[in-house]
This record gives sequence, C-alpha cells and structure tokens, in this order.
Amino acid sequence: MKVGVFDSGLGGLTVLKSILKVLKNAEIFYIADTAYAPYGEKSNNEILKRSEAITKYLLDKYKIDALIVACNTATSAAIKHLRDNFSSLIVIGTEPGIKPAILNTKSSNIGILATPSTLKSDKYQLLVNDLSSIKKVNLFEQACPGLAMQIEKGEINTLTTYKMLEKWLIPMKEANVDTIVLGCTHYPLISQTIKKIMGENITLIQTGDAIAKRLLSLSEENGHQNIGDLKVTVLHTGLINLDMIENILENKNIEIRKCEI
Ligand SMILES: N[C@H](CCC(=O)O)C(=O)O
Repeated sequence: MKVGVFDSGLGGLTVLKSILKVLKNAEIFYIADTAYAPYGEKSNNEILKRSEAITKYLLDKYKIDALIVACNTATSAAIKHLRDNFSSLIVIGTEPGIKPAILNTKSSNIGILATPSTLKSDKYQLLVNDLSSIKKVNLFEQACPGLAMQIEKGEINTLTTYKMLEKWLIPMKEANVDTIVLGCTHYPLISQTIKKIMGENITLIQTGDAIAKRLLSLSEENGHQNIGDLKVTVLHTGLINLDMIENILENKNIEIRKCEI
C-alpha cells in the first residue's frame, strides 16, 4: 500500500501523526509544498493547480494507491477536481470538524479558526448549511492570515503568535465560546497557546484521527493487510524547519529530502 499525503507545509504532519498510529504495512510519501506556502492566501485556481501537480507527481513517481489531502484549504479548492481526474485513487480530504463541534458544545457558541481561502469557499458554506439542521448554534468564524506561516517558522510559543491569537480569540472568549474548530491542519500545533488564552476547559476539535480511521477502513476494503512495517518519506519543495518535523513526529524514523514539483 502506498499513500501520498500533502499540505502546504508542516500542518499536514498533524494528520500524518494520526495515520502513523493506525496504519501498517505501507509506504507513505508526504509532500510539504513549502515553495508555494501559504495556500490559505492564494486563489482557488492556484491551489487547484498545485494540488493537481502534486497528485500527478505522487502517482507517476511513487505509484500511490491513496491520496490524503491533509489541508483544509486544498480540500475546499480541489477535492472534487482530484476525485474526478484521479478516479483510480482513494482520495480523502480534510474538512473543518463542525459536526463534532456541534455535538460537543454546551454553550451553543462555536469558534472556527481557518485560512481566509477556506472560509471564503463554497464548500465551507455548503458544509455549514448542511449541518445547520442538527442544532441551532452560533458560529464565530475567524480567518487567520499569517498564522500558518508563523507556525512554519516554528513560532509556536512566541509573543507575536500569542498576540495574533489573542486579537482573534478574546472576542470568542467574551462570547462564551466553549468549542473551537481547528479548521487548518497547522493549528493543532498551537493548541497550547490557544488554551493559554481560552482556558484549559476549551474543547479544540481536529480531524486527524477520523481521517486516519477512514484511510484504514477504505484501504482494508481494497484488500490492504494491516500487518507489517511502515516507511515514511517527507519531501519538501522549498525551505522547511527540520526541528519542527522532528518535534511533531517525535523522532520517528523518517527520511527527509527536497523535491522539485
Ligand atoms: N494547512 C493548511 C493551510 C495552511 C496554509 O495557508 O498554507 C490548511 O489546513 O488549511
């Protein structure tokens, strides 16, 4: 079983980490498209072109069987196109976990942190409309320009990141938000900073484990035997913070190298 995973940079490693907990007997190729990051401040068309180029690369070079779009922004811009054009692949995307947030909230006030592109997308709007019948809730949507790049630089705990978040989170805190959807795969990496501002009782929703579970079940339906070793290669198109990779994946045995796409 060969699995391709991609994101604009380090964020998708939060999804990869969940996959590493459940998947065996597979080779995983992770693309951090840092030469084109951030995706969240680019046009739909640019994101779609990159998503297509990366998928072609993974298919031609590594003959992947499954593709995980470990990025909410690329999922909103390109998932339909990828499914239509690469029909031989299992394609799994990443969407903001609004449903688990609705099921979790007691105050009925939910915060959504995501990139500007994700929040502007039709796909996001459709998701919100679809879920609105479950329960009446107030959504506090906040686009976070610049935040993914702070994380790429390794600024997880710095004062600049704290101040950035404080400006966006204080209004949520004042509105009695008890659940926040981390609608960008980079944001679980700053969970601690978010908790410092919102308090330890805040529930933060991320979807890595659900994606990993779905990958395993679709793979097994296709005959995958989940016993054996796992090999991971991280490829990056531009510069990348190596310390961050080690911190996120906790020094798992992985190969890291640059690639041209
Ligand atoms: N990690 C990506 C986007 C970060 C970026 O703006 O590049 C996401 O889930 O939306």
